[in-house]
Amino acid sequence: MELLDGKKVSNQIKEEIKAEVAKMKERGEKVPHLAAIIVGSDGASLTYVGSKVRSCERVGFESTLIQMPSTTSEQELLRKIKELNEDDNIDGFIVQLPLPEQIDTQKVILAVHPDKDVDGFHPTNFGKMALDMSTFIPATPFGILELLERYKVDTKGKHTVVIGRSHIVGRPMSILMGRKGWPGNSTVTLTHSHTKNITQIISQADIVISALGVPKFLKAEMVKDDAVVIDVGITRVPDETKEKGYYITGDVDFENVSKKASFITPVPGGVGPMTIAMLLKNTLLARERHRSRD
Ligand SMILES: Nc1nc(=O)c2c([nH]1)NC[C@@H]1CN(c3ccc(C(=O)N[C@@H](CCC(=O)O)C(=O)O)cc3)C=[N+]21
Repeated sequence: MELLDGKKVSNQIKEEIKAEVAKMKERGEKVPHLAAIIVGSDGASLTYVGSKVRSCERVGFESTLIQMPSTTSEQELLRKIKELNEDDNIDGFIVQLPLPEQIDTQKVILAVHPDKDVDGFHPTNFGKMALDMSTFIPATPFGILELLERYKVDTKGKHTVVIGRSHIVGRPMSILMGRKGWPGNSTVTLTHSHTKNITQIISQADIVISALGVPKFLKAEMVKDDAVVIDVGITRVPDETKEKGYYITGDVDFENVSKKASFITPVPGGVGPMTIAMLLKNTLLARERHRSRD
């Protein structure tokens, strides 16, 4: 078994980005500027956004964190988005999900200008991704592709089973794994809550990508020998014996599945840190494109 070490690879990517930013500075160019909007004060969301901002500092990006109360109206949020769309100092921004229930997430995603949509959630960018056009690829799927590439995992002709059809992970992942090229050229099955015989389908997978959010859903008995296992699930389980009052667990029963897998991502330290690294990569790309438009 080889560990797909997202912590290590994400640090390498950050070092590469940092070197790129240093060159931009030497040339007297502006450095990338990422903004993040967070509505409300959900614990996990605050942690993620906090580590995005810290990562920006580490690579030499400018960053702006915009915190809005959980009572923010849809109109107020849309106004803020318009402001960021028009702010020439901001290269890219994200609106952290999930949003409070009074806000229509679809309207928010549509409001972000595609050129600044470093999450890659806007339909224009999602469509470009599906059509193999150059665009921002959503950070989590992008991070998974990057891991497969850096560890030289063969995906050609393999059966990839994706579990979960969310718009930010499962759906884009299923498209990306079936695209021409590498990583890609897989035969993809997208499974979800209405899939019949899901265990049978998973048992036929050469590559399993689980983005379900059910702790320890994937058991050793369910996977083929030497399968590649990607765990996207991150669940906080309350535990008073832990310093933070919780521990983090993935969709995969790592202890047992790792004995059978050829490659596997841990949680924490797998896909999560890669998501942040690829958001930075998209922001760097946003700056380069912004510069060429000026
Ligand atoms: N607009 C938007 N874009 C996102 O990309 C986005 C989002 N909303 N909402 C939530 C999800 C989730 N997400 C994670 C990022 C980093 C870790 C991460 O660094 N995880 C650490 C553990 C961190 C912890 O929970 O303490 C790890 O797996 O090792 C996890 C999850 C980005 N998301």
